[in-house]
Amino acid sequence: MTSPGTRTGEKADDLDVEEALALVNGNPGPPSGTPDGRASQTGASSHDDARHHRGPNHHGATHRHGDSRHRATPWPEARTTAERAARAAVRAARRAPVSAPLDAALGLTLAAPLAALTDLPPFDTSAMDGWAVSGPAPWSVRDEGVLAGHAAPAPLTDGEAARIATGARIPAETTVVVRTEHGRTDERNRLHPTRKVVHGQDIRPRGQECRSGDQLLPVGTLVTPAVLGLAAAAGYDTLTVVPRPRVEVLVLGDELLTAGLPHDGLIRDALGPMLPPWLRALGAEVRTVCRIGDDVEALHRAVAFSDADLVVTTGGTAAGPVDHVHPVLTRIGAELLVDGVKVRPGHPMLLARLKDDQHLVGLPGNPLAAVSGLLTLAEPLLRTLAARPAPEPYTLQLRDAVHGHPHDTRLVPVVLRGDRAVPLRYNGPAMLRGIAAADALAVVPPGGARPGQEAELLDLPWTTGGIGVCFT
Ligand SMILES: Nc1nc2c(c(=O)[nH]1)N[C@H]1C(S)=C(S)[C@@H](COP(=O)(O)OP(=O)(O)OC[C@H]3O[C@@H](n4cnc5c(N)ncnc54)[C@H](O)[C@@H]3O)O[C@H]1N2
Ligand code: MOO
Repeated sequence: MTSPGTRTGEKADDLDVEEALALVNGNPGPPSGTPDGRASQTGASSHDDARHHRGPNHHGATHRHGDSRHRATPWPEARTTAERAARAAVRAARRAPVSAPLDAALGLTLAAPLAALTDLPPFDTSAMDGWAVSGPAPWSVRDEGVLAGHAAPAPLTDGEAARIATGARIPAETTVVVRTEHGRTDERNRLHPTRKVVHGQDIRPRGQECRSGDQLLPVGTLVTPAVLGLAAAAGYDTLTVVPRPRVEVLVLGDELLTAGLPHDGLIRDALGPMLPPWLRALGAEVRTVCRIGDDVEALHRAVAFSDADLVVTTGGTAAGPVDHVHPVLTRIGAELLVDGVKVRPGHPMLLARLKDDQHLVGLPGNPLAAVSGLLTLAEPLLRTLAARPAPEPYTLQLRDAVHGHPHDTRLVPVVLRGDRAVPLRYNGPAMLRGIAAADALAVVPPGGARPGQEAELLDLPWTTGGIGVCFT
């Protein structure tokens, strides 16, 4: 049987935004396999290994560590798995599109085409400040001018001119608009052109840009500031959009301080402040950030009773005495879709399905490892739930050699200089100094990269979206 994410004769990855939206809208689109909404298997044996249910005997620390190396999913496949898991969740949940006021729609995806509600321009309008005139020159200038925002002016008669402002309605019988700088009036208040006059000049005819009902933008368009402007011009007060996936962040660790300087073995929580805006930039609505220390019961309650689309935990993914994420997932019967990824930093990251339409991403506690987990698992998942288009993959040459891991992919902070990516220092799993200065993360294949070698780059949302845009 074909699983939902893998369609016969077609790569599951080829599902596009429109199709994802069809799912959001409740239209299942082309036949998609199993009706139960379960996340698909990738077909790769390592992934098959990763998704088996962990029995209660498999969460002993020693045993788990031995296992997880074996089960670790290759980095590209982990991303695909996250995307497919989200597609299955969309199929299962059929989240209804919502109507959002324009000022709340930025960064969301259109769930209905944007069709013009009016002609644009809605009436014949002057493109310039000057005179509306009728017939051949000279013209006698009417006392009363025409300003923008006023009701229809009286029609012109042949040989008549009226002062007109840019954006004002064109009087009936106007043949051209003469710009202020292209006309002069004589002592009898007659207007003479100082340039050749071309019929229809500087008149924007009604419907020049669109007619009422014309499709301006398709389903799946990301709502940018320009889209908001167009929607307003076209008569919209609200937009029909895909709702943001709801996310809860659970920050684990008794050693974390929320203010002041580190002391007595305690350190500042770097992830509590970093993750919510980053998740928002990835399309999420962050409902809560909850610090629950190393209390396994509190973690169990928080995960078991969450109604978020995605629960993100930080820390507790490894095999230490207070690493509670695996045991809690086992206890609630979650299904591990990804249990460790062949990537550095961040290899203990995990993705679990809690319910058909609810997932958990476990980010490792080391801060750069958490960033790696965010971009590897949370980004494709949230992007798909939010029906955002996948970014076009791109590569740049690395200026310097990058030391590789023998078997795993590395994600290395880089700055972009001209057409090359410059790897940054301070890229250790516990360090944020490199990423805080970075434009992107370079994907360095197992074995490393030579100077001049092309590397895939993962943009950071603020370098492409602009800081004010991407966090709203
Ligand atoms: N025996 C092994 N130990 C570890 C392995 C391993 O393979 N075998 N993997 C290491 C790797 S790699 C990582 S990454 C970490 C992942 O650990 P956890 O996800 O269990 O995270 P914690 O143990 O809770 O914390 C690790 C580290 O990060 C600091 N931390 C945690 N939360 C925060 C936060 N919100 N802000 C700042 N720093 C945080 C925490 O204090 C620890 O220093 O496991 C390795 N161990
Ligand atoms: O995954 Mo860990 O990040 O190598 O420290």
